[in-house]
Amino acid sequence: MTWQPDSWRSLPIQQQPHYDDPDALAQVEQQLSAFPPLVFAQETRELYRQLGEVAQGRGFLLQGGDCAESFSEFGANKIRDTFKVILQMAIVMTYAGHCPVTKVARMAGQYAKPRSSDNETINGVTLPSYRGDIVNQYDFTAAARRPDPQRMLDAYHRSAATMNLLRAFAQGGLADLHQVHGWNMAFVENNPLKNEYQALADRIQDTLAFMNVVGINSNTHPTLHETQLFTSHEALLLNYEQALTRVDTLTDKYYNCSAHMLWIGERTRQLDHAHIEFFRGIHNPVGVKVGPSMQPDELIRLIDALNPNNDPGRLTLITRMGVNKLGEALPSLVQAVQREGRHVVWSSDPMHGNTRKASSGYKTRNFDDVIGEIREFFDVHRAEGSHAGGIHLEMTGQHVTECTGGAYQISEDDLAQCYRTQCDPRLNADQVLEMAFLVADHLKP
Ligand SMILES: O=C[C@H](O)[C@H](O)COP(=O)(O)O
Ligand SMILES: C=C(OP(=O)(O)O)C(=O)O
Ligand SMILES: [Mn+2]
Repeated sequence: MTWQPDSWRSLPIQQQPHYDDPDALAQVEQQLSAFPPLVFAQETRELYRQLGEVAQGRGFLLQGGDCAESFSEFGANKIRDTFKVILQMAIVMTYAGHCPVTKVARMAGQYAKPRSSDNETINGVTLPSYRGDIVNQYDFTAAARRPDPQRMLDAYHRSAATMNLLRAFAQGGLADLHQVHGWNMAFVENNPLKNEYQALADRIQDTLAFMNVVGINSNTHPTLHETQLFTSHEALLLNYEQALTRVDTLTDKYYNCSAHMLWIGERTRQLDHAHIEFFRGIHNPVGVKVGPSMQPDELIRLIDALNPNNDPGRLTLITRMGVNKLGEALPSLVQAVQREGRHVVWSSDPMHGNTRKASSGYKTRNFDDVIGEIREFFDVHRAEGSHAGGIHLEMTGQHVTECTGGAYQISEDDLAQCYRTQCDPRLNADQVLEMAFLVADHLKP
């Protein structure tokens, strides 16, 4: 089948909303197709290059952000806090791993959600499930849950404003290496497990002091004053993604300009369905979630479909198996990829296989399960002689109480204090920094 931006439309597709007014939908798609791209293809190629290095064992990918960005919580502080914490993690990981860390935010477009069930029933009332703010509203009323195509325009504008602020933060001084390290020192100082993290923070401190003495600081080296942060989201709602897909005039190739990197979720990666078809024609680096049911031969066929030229950097496999399943499911997949000589980035999403319901009814994840899956991931790759290339987290820079555990020992009873997510539970600022310090041990060359 010849690929076109709309060739996915003739194939089966999962997890899409049902819009009751096709004309209104078409009109929105038309409008979006005329809007400026949110990213420039050249930037996307730089991310591709960096991921190529990761695939070949010379870098690490740090990807994270909300499960679902929210219109109602949209604002500068929230964007700033997540930006800061990603940078804080990256310094620790760069130092520990002696390798560059490519930073990719789940931000500026992470608005569409696949759901386990099409409907939700509360007190005998059944309504369509919430599918992310780009589709419908979280409130449990019939009007709010009706999919409204106009929300795609809202999502575009919010993504553009988020992108704008991220670029300003990255270039405008907020990312200064010394400042980011200062935040880490404050994190360690206040942490109940201070003794465990102090030594690493002190070593980074000494290195920065030494660099300063020999004349390497943000005044003499302006690059220490800036950073590069790429954007990503699950490209689930293909009407939106197609409308943002454009021919790059420098290369004459199609790029999805809604974000630098896009991924396909675990629920929509069927080989003969629409999402694989759409992804095969865009030239961005792409990811696919890989759950515990994936079989080695299926994985190779998926790689054939998405990366037929075996280009390092094109494809990131994001495993999300669960702490109790990864040890059994991952080795044969890694072995198949090695046997076939395929270049991929292996990244670990330790969140989606470890979701459970707390006795209070909240969806939660336990910090020890999350760190446990990451450790297993590193162990399997070490045993197979393969590069554990990245982590993919649901996280926020804010002080929410959605995941249990961590140094502050959030309990199931604490969850109600500040449970703000509209979909899955996120690690909070302290939990996620603790994770960076713990992962650091595994990154040592
Ligand atoms: O983010 C991932 C999925 O959308 C989420 O895990 C689905 O959650 P559900 O099981 O509540 O539908
Ligand atoms: C939907 C998600 O994950 P998965 O497809 O792995 O369930 C997600 O990353 O929010
Ligand atoms: Mn999620």
